[in-house]
Amino acid sequence: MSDQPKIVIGTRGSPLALAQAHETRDRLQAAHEELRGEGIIEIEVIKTTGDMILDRPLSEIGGKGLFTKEIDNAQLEGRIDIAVHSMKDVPTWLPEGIDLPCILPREDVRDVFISNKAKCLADLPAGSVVGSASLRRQAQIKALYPHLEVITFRGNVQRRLSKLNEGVVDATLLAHAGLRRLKSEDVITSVIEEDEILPAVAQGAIGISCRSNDARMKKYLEPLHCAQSATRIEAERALLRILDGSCRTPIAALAVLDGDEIVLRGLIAKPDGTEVLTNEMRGPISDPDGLGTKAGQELKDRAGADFLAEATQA
Ligand SMILES: NCc1[nH]cc(CCC(=O)O)c1CC(=O)O
Repeated sequence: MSDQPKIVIGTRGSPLALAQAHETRDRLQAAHEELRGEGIIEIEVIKTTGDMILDRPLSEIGGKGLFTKEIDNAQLEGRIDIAVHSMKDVPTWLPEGIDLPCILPREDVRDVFISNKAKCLADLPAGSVVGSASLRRQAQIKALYPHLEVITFRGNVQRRLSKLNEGVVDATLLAHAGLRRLKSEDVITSVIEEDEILPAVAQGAIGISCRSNDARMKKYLEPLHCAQSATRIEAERALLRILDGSCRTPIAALAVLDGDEIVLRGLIAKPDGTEVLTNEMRGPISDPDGLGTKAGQELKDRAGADFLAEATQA
């Protein structure tokens, strides 16, 4: 028996969330010999509001934080020590008392196209139905392919694939990262390049949170942290923070590193895809927050209050 105190990892119960929690446990054990014993790291499943409501668009239920609030509370109350999050689903403002000291190396950021009817979005015949729950994907698809019909479509990967096979929709889009982590890449019809559909802020990134005062966990998480991934996500999240007045505005952003610079692309759209604004800015890797803030502000100024207000009502 070891006298090592346990570490409890909190996670949502979806297959993707569990895969990410297991990956985190494996990485902790690879980095720290003393965590390798049986039962030292436990995984605790927590049901969130977002997991319980499957029949409505997330934006209608109240948007951001739906997948994190119950987990944050478990963490603050000490029922779990760390929580593993898809950074895409984490609100830009963290609750008091919780830090996100660790970003794992980022997976592929792109969306993928899945269909039995065509090889890519461009090949779908007019009137085809594309199912997606994401306002970002919906707006970009409508903007590029106004002849397609886009419907709201939620549920975990397995559920979506069965709707596709039942013919409820002709095609759907998912994140490549999630499918890779689920080892379900065989369902992919084609990968969508980021210059066709710009990914969500922080797509493909996993973040690990702990209590702000938990020095022990911060020490354990240190070797798992990927500074490059964190810099990219910080720029994207700063852009989102500026534009996030409404969770109903389709927003996309992608930062890449180019030597000692960050190149940040941003996009906002009206939900019906009739207007899309994009920008691209560069800044030093030392200040991702400054770059994201500037880029977000530039989009916001260009859009004007009307654009963002209209987006809220659509
Ligand atoms: N919003 C749900 C969600 N949150 C994270 C992922 C996928 C993995 C990732 O982007 O890290 C998904 C599913 C999807 O969009 O296909």
